[in-house]
Amino acid sequence: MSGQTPAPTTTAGKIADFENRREAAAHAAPEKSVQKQHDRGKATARERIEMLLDEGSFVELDALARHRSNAFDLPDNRPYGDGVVTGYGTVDGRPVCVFAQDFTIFGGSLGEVFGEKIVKVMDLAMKTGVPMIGINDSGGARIQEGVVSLGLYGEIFRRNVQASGVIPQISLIMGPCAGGAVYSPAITDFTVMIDKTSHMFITGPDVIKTVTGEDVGFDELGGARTHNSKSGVAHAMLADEVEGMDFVKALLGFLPSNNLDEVPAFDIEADLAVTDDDLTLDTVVPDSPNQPYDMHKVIEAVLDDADFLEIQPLWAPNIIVGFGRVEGRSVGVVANQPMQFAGTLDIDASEKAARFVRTCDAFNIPVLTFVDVPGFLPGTDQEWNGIIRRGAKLIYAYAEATVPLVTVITRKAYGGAYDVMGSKHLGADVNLAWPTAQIAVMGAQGAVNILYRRELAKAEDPDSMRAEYIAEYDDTLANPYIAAERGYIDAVIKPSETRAQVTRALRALRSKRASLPPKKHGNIPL
Ligand SMILES: CC(=O)SCCNC(=O)CCNC(=O)[C@H](O)C(C)(C)COP(=O)(O)OP(=O)(O)OC[C@H]1O[C@@H](n2cnc3c(N)ncnc32)[C@H](O)[C@@H]1OP(=O)(O)O
Repeated sequence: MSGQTPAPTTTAGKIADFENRREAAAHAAPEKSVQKQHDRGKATARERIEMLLDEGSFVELDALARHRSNAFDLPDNRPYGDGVVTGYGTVDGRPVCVFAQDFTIFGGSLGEVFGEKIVKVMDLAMKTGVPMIGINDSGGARIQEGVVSLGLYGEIFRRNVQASGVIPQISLIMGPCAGGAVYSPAITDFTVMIDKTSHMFITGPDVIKTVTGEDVGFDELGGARTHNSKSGVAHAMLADEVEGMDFVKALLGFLPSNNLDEVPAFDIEADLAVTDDDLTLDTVVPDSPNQPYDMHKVIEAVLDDADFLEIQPLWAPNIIVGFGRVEGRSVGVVANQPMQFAGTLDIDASEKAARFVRTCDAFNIPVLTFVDVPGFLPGTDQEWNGIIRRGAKLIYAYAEATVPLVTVITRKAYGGAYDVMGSKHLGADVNLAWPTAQIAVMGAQGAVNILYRRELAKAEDPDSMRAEYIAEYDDTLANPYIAAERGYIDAVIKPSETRAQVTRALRALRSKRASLPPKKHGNIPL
């Protein structure tokens, strides 16, 4: 009887029927939609999950779920999976949960069952304490399912908020992500976009044209470059989907699985003898205080293998944030960048660094701060857009952080910005300064012009008088020693000793325990 289809009521028949269904679920999308997806340089949901997870590790959930909507023509089209693939697997051997919206089915639009599947896998990630990775590629709320779709978005947002600070949440934007749908990625810890193929916006180009008359294309409005350089919505822009997945894998390598878990660590002991790379730091600060240098050189000299995963490199580049390792353990780095706006703090830089410090604190990753800051950026634009309340976020973030905080002042630490940038006064544990540090209310030039305005106006040779006063100011105030006398700086160190001293400090702080006074939650200025 071989070759005949087994009767449906027999065990063999039931298994054959199941296999047919499973096959149908794996190929639920019309071939032409898959082709269209590929033609746009986009992979399908399943291909993306394969790219992200360790080979063979993916376990799918709800592959046979189907919508139950009677609206419009939906009853005639009930593909298995309902347009989203969900489940769990591993990345570099560590468990994660994942969903991937499938644009090839209903344009990846979110209906009731689609939303329920995402909610279910998010709940699993929370229960098991593993990172949640969402791959977004969707036309938004499924129009035919109306308010039910909106309800499910709300359920997802609430879970994003409750999971915030408990498990890492990472959003990959790999196609459209429009309207209210953008707010799930916005609440997650990291949003990664792909150049040219991903878009995020609240209202699209057509609506904008109708309402404001502005002409703007998809890419200019909400493409990867826009959100990585102008809005600060995204944290990374990658050239293609493979690079996007590689970025997420690298990022996961720095993060614990949840807020109670150990941060991943390689068991190595650093050799603290001064190396040639360390010695390069002795010449990195130029003699002239107005001359910039690249703070990346300092960061890379201190991190293991000079390996630095920069976050938001294109937005607010006057501050640098990102992850690296010191002696095999994750650290979050925050650093002023003298090459951009002289390293001043502005609204964007404050918000970028504040968010990053809070991310590190939530996940028990020590923060290593490098300071070269001449102050806040002056201007009506800054004042009227709220540098006061928005700059305050960075103070708040440092002051509430209970993770180990190590700060190195390389050059300028002027005015209020000195306090902000991980100072002892906000709660930093170990504060170091190079001999080139100038910890003062302001730079010598500005100070002398204010303090000696009258004398300079009357002087026969104001330039030489100014030079004398500047030298006096530098000797008495613009150095690290006044702060060191008071213990605001724990040690003045040679630049070439930085790696060794930072390593020792972080070793000592591994057992740090600190907690905030009990409260419902703080009230960070927003
Ligand atoms: C809370 C919120 O999310 S509010 C936002 C609601 N969503 C929207 O306003 C966006 C609506 N969709 C669109 O504007 C477009 O589909 C885009 C820009 C996302 C993508 O455009 P294209 O790449 O040209 O794809 P296209 O429009 O052909 O969509 C592919 C399929 O998905 C369907 N689709 C797309 N979005 C939706 C949606 N929101 N609801 C239901 N079906 C949708 C399309 O009807 C189309 O179906 P078909 O293949 O059977 O014709």
